[in-house]
Amino acid sequence: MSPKSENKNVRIYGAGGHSQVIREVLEQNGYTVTGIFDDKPTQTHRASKNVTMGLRENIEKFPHNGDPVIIAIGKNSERAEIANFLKSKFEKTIHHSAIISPTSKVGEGTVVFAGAIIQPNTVIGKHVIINTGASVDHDNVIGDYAHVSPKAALCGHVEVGEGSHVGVGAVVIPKIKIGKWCTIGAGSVIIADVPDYATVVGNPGKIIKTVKP
Ligand SMILES: CC(=O)SCCNC(=O)CCNC(=O)[C@H](O)C(C)(C)COP(=O)(O)OP(=O)(O)OC[C@H]1O[C@@H](n2cnc3c(N)ncnc32)[C@H](O)[C@@H]1OP(=O)(O)O
Repeated sequence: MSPKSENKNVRIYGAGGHSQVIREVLEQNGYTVTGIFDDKPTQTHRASKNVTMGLRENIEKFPHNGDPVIIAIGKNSERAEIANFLKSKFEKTIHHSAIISPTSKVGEGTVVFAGAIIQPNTVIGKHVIINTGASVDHDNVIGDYAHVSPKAALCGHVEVGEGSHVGVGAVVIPKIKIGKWCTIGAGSVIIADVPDYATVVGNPGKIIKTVKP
């Protein structure tokens, strides 16, 4: 699948490390970045220079109309908060090396990075991150604001709830249901369903805490 799109403008909300990856994918796909916003630009990261204050606390002043936006914030809860604040249109972007089945769907605001694979009949929600080299197999359902980290592997018929973070290199066996706003630790092996808000680590994965926001 080629996501190439010519002569389109886009704005980015977020100006850190994740933002620079998104910017590269957008530019490779032929987009022009017309603005970068951040609530607290650090000015220390190179992606954090020459940005406009995001004004998340002043909804009236933000230029909601105009070019569509991609939210480039890695923290799932913050990405959700900004998505609810913005009245703008959202763009999605897919690296040219990602492989996405034509029978799968990718929601608005979602980013799919280099080398990721999304197999048939999978539904990816809004403002999701499918990170570098992640493998999301057939018949998965990935909720809004989730993040599947680099090299994580989700087998067939896996569900990942809204806002959940699957850590780098984690493995999830078939038909597992991960609840909402969960954290799956780096390298964990998930062989049982995970309840909402749980943090699970290890092989086999064990719950170490449950934090309801
Ligand atoms: C491009 C990018 O960078 S994408 C970013 C992707 N990011 C990630 O994948 C990060 C994933 N995060 C982790 O794995 C973290 O360790 C978390 C979120 C699971 C836990 O973090 P915290 O809540 O701060 O827990 P903390 O570090 O205090 O550890 C608690 C216990 O769990 C253990 N633990 C933490 N993470 C793991 C892990 N991944 N696997 C096994 N055990 C772990 C710790 O050793 C500790 O054990 P102890 O109590 O016996 O000493």
